[in-house]
Amino acid sequence: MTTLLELNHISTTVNAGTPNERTILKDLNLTVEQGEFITLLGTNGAGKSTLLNVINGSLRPSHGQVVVDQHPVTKLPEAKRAKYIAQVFQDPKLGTAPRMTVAENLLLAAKRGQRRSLIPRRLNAHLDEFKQLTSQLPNGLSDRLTTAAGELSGGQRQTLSFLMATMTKPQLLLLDEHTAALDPNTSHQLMTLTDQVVTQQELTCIMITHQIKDALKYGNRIIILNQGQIVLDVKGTDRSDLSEADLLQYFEA
Ligand SMILES: Nc1ncnc2c1ncn2[C@@H]1O[C@H](COP(=O)(O)OP(=O)(O)OP(=O)(O)O)[C@@H](O)[C@H]1O
Repeated sequence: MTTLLELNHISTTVNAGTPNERTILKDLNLTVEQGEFITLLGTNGAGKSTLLNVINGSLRPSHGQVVVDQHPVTKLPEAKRAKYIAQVFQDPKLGTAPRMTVAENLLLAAKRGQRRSLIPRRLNAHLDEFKQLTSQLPNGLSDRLTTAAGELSGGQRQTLSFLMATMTKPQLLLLDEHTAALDPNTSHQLMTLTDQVVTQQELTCIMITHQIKDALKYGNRIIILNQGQIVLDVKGTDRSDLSEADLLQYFEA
């Protein structure tokens, strides 16, 4: 087993020194091995998104260290961590450029880290490849390659965000309730696609969900966060033995 992510003694305090000072994550430690697909549960306000923000670099922890693939990244800004980490958010509007077409968005994602001036000339060369890439996907995305991303339905746009996040095989994929804003059918389709991609490409993934059924059905490790601390962390046979009732106990008042 190779360790991909280490969080060592992470604490995050917001509004420090004011009457609204509040510690969200409290001396949190977590080690994630390569290929783990973690489903992350917890009540509203438990600190799940804050945890992903500390990992993706949009929030600097007050204490502690973040290590990705043996690189200490605690002080590395979000843009530089994009080399290792991709994220899909709950809001379909995040993660895609609304005025660019689907194909242009895909090209941007495919060329992550390269000079943007190279992009327009090469777009046509990639159209067939993008058609093929999207042909198996739900929501008819392959017929919308020349449509501006801002004109897509929420489900199409979220499928595009997911594809953009995964097409260059990130070392770590973060999913923050990425199917929560979609209708039940579209949400199920994107969840099925997520499971296929993460499993087949053996991606390391942390997925926040409020759906206990999904937390049990997908992934190979379950973590529950409560008031900024990990209160359950199970994998292997212990995880297989868990029932919905076992997990629900953590949500009782
Ligand atoms: N920058 C901030 N300033 C002040 N409070 C914050 C900040 N960021 C988060 N919080 C608070 O910290 C707590 C944890 O927020 P977070 O979004 O991480 O929770 P969550 O577990 O993702 O919740 P949800 O399930 O509702 O999305 C919440 O009470 C939130 O209001």
